Amino acid sequence: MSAPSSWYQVSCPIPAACAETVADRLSELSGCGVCTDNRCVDTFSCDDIPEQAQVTLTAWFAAPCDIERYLADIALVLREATAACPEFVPQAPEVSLIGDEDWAQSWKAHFKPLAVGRRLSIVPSWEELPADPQRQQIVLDPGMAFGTGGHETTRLCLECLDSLLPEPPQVPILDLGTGSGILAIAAAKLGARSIDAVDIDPLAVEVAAENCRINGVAEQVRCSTVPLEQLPGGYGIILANILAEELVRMAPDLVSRLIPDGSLVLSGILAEREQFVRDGFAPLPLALETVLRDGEWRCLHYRRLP
Ligand SMILES: C[S@@+](CC[C@H](N)C(=O)[O-])C[C@H]1O[C@@H](n2cnc3c(N)ncnc32)[C@H](O)[C@@H]1O
Repeated sequence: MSAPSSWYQVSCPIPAACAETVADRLSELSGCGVCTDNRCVDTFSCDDIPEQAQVTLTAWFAAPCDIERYLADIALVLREATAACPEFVPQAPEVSLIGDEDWAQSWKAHFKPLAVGRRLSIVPSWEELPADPQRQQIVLDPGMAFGTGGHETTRLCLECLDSLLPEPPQVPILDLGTGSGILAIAAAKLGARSIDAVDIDPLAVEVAAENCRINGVAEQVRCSTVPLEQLPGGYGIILANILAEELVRMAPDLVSRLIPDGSLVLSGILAEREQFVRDGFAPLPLALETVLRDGEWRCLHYRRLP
């Protein structure tokens, strides 16, 4: 069966208190997925996600279908929700028909070629950029994985990496939380010969592996879901653009995998979480070399003491 090329998008406001139950019911009806929005999740700190009294649930239904029948079922689900949330007055959902080309085009419109640091350019796989002898091109299709280079946290890592690799390093590099593979690919393009690119998300690992292949660096980069605790260590550079809480949780494991004088680059840190991360790494044998800043984001570069 071929994949649908258009969907009905149905959105309805719901009290947060009954959102989970209603989302489960919509999910059963839709079969295509449900999303809870209204919450600011473009952040690396759970503390920043504001609690809200009301959220918007959006469900998708593959077209063509009997959308009127689905809307009647949804009305029933919403009426049932008033039993648990008596103050809730159900409203008619908003319905729109969207095509897959709308999806693709709308986010592709935001991903444009980008120069980063002194020696790198990031180029979407559907664009062409004339070759620049000063810059290595990273060709990317991030798919569903994080990492177009557009986010400050990625750019700060790339800039730091650029400054750390004036010459090709002799020791391996670890890209922990590789997402689209962007940092691992950059390291390879800047001359690194051995890079472990790992992610807990198997889909991200697939995307990263494909991006490595497109960029001709598949031989240098090993993409996997191997957890940090099982990696052998001996890294000259570790790059980790992950949540502040997760960085602190992994601090001892990260540092034990660095060689003496090796560099630890921590990104994904909101300014207000910088001290939390610094406190978490303070007991470990590290010297803080640089704090890179971009807007509300911070990237910490530590060096491992002997
Ligand atoms: C913010 S993205 C960074 C992607 C890319 N490295 C970049 O800089 O743009 C964080 C990635 O880390 C992964 N991740 C989160 N916790 C992890 C962990 N404990 N070990 C490995 N990967 C993890 C997520 O699945 C996600 O792909």
